[in-house]
Amino acid sequence: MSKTERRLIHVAAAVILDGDQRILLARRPDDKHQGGLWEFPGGKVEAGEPVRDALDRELFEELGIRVRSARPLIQIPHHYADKSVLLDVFVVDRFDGQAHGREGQPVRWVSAQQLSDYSFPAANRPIVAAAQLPARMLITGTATDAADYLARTERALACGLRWVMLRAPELAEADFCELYRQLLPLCDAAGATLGVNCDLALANRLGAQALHLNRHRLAQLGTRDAFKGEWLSASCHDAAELARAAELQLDFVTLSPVAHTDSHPDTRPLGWQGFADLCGEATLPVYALGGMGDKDLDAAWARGAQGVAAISEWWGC
Ligand SMILES: Nc1nc2c([nH]c(=O)n2[C@H]2C[C@H](O)[C@@H](COP(=O)(O)OP(=O)(O)OP(=O)(O)O)O2)c(=O)[nH]1
Ligand SMILES: [Mg+2]
Repeated sequence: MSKTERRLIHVAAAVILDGDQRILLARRPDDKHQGGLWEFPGGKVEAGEPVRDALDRELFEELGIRVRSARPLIQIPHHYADKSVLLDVFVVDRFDGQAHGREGQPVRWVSAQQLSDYSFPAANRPIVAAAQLPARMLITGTATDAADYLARTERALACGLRWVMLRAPELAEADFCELYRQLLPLCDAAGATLGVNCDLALANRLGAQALHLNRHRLAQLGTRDAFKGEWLSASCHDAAELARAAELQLDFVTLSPVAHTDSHPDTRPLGWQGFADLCGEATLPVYALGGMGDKDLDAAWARGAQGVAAISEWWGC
């Protein structure tokens, strides 16, 4: 039997958050599969058991906590040499009890940033990215001048946005660079990440932390190492582009258009069903894009999305 034909072992796991947005990690016992590595607590779903029940049961058995609120984060199928798993990961943001290693396993609360310092099983790469990424992503729209760009970005940061993707194809390169330099301290002060949507060479020259590729730049990219920053993502519209993004080990993608949007009036929307079908096959965090806003977050999560990305919703808020 080939690896991909093997039965997937369904596993429920949790990114558990405390009031300070720290995340709970546990260390797998040395004698277990993937032993000695750190994990998001959880375990195998039993035959006939709903996955949410399995999550609640495992977190009580392993940590002694009772889940009060959970939402889907990401689903990752992964084929190890010796077994295949489907990691069904939830965010648990409210629970009762004091989490402790009931099976003698070391546990630790860490910040989202500190996750990068820990060794996880190979399947966890996109899960770690999902745990570090926000649910809402702002893509900048048009503005009358630099001052207007700054004012609109400041308002979005005040609305709680923590990821700003600077997209300004109408600007000359020198103006784009100047705007990036002016936006950076604003975003830093708010603890937000500032990314750019531009060509690779320019992003590297700017020392950008995050680069978002359009479909043409995704098609041209040879290797993700060509980008010197930390986060590399792309705009996808179909299964082939999603596969390409996964192959290049990008950190996340946007998938669009989900709904009708004035910025692309002639493109046929995927609809939620089309989005869910494509997202279900993806092995990296996916943002729903196109006519999206805060009101769509629950619908996006229910269909496997990381969250929503938008211009209009927060560019005038
Ligand atoms: N819980 C968890 N499992 C993970 C992660 N990453 C990863 O590859 N796995 C794999 C390791 C295991 O093959 C499987 C989870 O099984 P498990 O050993 O936790 O199962 P369990 O809690 O039911 O334990 P047991 O009854 O089999 O002893 O998923 C992760 O982040 N969390
Ligand atoms: Mg377990």
